[in-house]
Amino acid sequence: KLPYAEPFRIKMVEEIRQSTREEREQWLKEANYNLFNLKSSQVFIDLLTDSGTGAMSDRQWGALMTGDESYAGSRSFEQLQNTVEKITGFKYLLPTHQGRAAENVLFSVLVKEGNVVPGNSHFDTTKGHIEFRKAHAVDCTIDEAFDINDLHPFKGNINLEKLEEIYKSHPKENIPFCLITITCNSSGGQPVSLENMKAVRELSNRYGIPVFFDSARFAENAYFIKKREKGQENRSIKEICKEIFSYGDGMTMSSKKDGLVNIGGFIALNSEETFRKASNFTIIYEGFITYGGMAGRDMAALAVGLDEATEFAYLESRISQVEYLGNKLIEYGIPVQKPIGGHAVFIDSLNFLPNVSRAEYPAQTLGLEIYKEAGIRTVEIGTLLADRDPETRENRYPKLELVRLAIPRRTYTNNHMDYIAAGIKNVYERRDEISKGYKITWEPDLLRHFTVQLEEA
Ligand SMILES: CC1=C(O)/C(=C\N=C(/C)C(=O)O)C(COP(=O)(O)O)=CN1
Repeated sequence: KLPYAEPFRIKMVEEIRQSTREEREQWLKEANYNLFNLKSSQVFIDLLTDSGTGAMSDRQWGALMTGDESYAGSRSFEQLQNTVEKITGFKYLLPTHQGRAAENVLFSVLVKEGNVVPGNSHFDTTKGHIEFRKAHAVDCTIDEAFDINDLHPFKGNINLEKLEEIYKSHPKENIPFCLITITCNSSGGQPVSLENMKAVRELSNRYGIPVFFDSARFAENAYFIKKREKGQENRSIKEICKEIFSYGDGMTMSSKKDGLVNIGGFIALNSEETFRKASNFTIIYEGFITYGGMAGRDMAALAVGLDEATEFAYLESRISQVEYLGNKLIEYGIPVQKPIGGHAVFIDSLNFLPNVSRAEYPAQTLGLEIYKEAGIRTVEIGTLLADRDPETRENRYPKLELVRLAIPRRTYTNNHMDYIAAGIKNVYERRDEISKGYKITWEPDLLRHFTVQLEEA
């Protein structure tokens, strides 16, 4: 048996440059200690997000050259529509400029004030588009998801008792749909099992509630099903994807993840009535229904990307690289969420920096230390992101205070992974010296983590 190796070779490279620790300390000061304010030239390895940051293939670049920019009836739209139907089985397609735009269009049709939308852990923009409509996102994820050492193979699963409790305590008119996020980004890039999806579908059918997928990382979820769920090991990724979507009435998609493109999103569904209503909002918010805020060339590249992303060899190399980094950090004794997620490694900063008080944002403190040490940009998934309680305006301290290392697709080599692990190990070895965190000097009312300004406590 031979080890896996990338099913591609590199034909183009983009220079990245190192800097000095002094430069980085100065740049952080200028950035008000908010990593979103750094320029890309100030970052050596960028793990801020896997969203839209991956590499396209030569076939995708080729498709860009043949994009059909017709305002209506574009050939590129048809190519995309055929590919989406082949992979998901959904008949109707509405392109949008990215995932949150798909949420905006679909939720404009389905989500009303006072509604309840249960599911596993909703992503921030998804929750934002629900709460913006004065509805409530209810997290019904299994409890194991919040224990970073629990090795449950499908921590994205929905707790059926919690879900049925919601179905029993609200009239079905008040529950527009149940939303299954695959993989579940907010709980660590964890997958949902086919068995759980099937059970959610059957329970939802009993109560007459539709089921939708937030499908940003659906191909990675299919890979985990193939690798971890009994009876699935001999099925192709595409077969597993078809079964996944057979349990839903429709999907939203951020193509910037498992679409392998730098911009784009879409809605796909089976209900002609919902499609007609969503078409109106697409025209208002995104563009005519055969381009929806995407250029024809981007739809052409996306059609190729979806095909490439649902191939086992690509997924094996992508997810094995994330596991490689995660296992190296575990080897160094660094507390990370297990099992390792599909698109990112999540560091438990409460265990990493026990001397930093929660009021001084330990995850942000760790992210800043990693950048100072090695020029690596990460993102805080903790108190800053959790924001303040709308009534009391007090900080909401989440169970997990994480630093996410999101790995872009087909972008870095395992030498970069070794470098990342070594940089974090250096910080870990001097963790006892880190006892001061940061305090906020300015913050906006909404989604503060993007623009918050901090200073050393
Ligand atoms: C599960 C999920 C996401 O992870 C997501 C965006 N995620 C980002 C930007 C991330 O850094 O994880 C979005 C929004 O997609 P968008 O960034 O608007 O294309 C929807 N669902």
